[in-house]
Amino acid sequence: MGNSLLVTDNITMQFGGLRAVSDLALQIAPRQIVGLIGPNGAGKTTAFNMITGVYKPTLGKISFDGKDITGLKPNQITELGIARTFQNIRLFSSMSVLENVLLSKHVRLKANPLEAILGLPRYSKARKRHYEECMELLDQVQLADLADEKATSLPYGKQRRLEIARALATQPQVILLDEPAAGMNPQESLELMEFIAKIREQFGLTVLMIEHHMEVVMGICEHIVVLDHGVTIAQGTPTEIQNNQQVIEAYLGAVDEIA
Ligand SMILES: Nc1ncnc2c1ncn2[C@@H]1O[C@H](COP(=O)(O)OP(=O)(O)OP(=O)(O)O)[C@@H](O)[C@H]1O
Repeated sequence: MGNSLLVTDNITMQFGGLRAVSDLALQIAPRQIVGLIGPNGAGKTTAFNMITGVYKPTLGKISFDGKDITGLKPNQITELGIARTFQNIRLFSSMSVLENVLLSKHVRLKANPLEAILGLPRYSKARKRHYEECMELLDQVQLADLADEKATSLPYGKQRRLEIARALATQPQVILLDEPAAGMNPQESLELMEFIAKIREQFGLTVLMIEHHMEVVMGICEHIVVLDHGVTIAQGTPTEIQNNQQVIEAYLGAVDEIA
């Protein structure tokens, strides 16, 4: 636990009579890629919602970089360095690719409102720097040539990449990806895996991802956590998970589905 960047210390989320997540204990090391899997309704998104401050856990504690972040607001958690993407792409449809990234980057714009209203030089300078940083980010994720295109006119795979770029614009240490390969064909999934591996290196990121595509999870995650009805039924390496009888029975159904 000493070397962990993100720790959930037995977090539980109770919705009325439903215990959506029970005693989830994650210990994620810096730069690790961890997969959170399980059947529909297992509690994966609820876990993300607790980590990102959408819900306060009913029980348990969340620490990030040694600090207790339990119960902080989503914007405070983003500012501390945890970003996320969503299951359904949430881009601003009327805005360009660049504008979508600029909007996320705003979290890091250090200027007081008066400077902004008056358009004082310090604010203009900060805005210019932000513009340059966003263009550089788009270049790093190979979307720079599409900067002025309408975000929603991009092919699906690139919209997903833009979503990740928006999360990266907040300069996170940890990124939570909610089903990044949803709706992708095998070729797009492969490219996504390469992309995630690349940004982990480039940005020194720690990644926690929910994913149903087993080839993506098994191909990229170093550690996998399996939830079923809110309960953690297994944790381990891809090989350990693939060979875990309880996982096979509860979730995967048949061994050849994950081969
Ligand atoms: N705000 C809420 N109020 C009440 N119940 C909720 C709420 N959010 C989630 N749930 C319930 O908690 C359980 C876990 O849901 P959750 O969305 O976390 O599962 P999941 O593993 O992400 O599923 P999926 O793979 O389908 O996205 C479900 O039974 C869901 O209906």
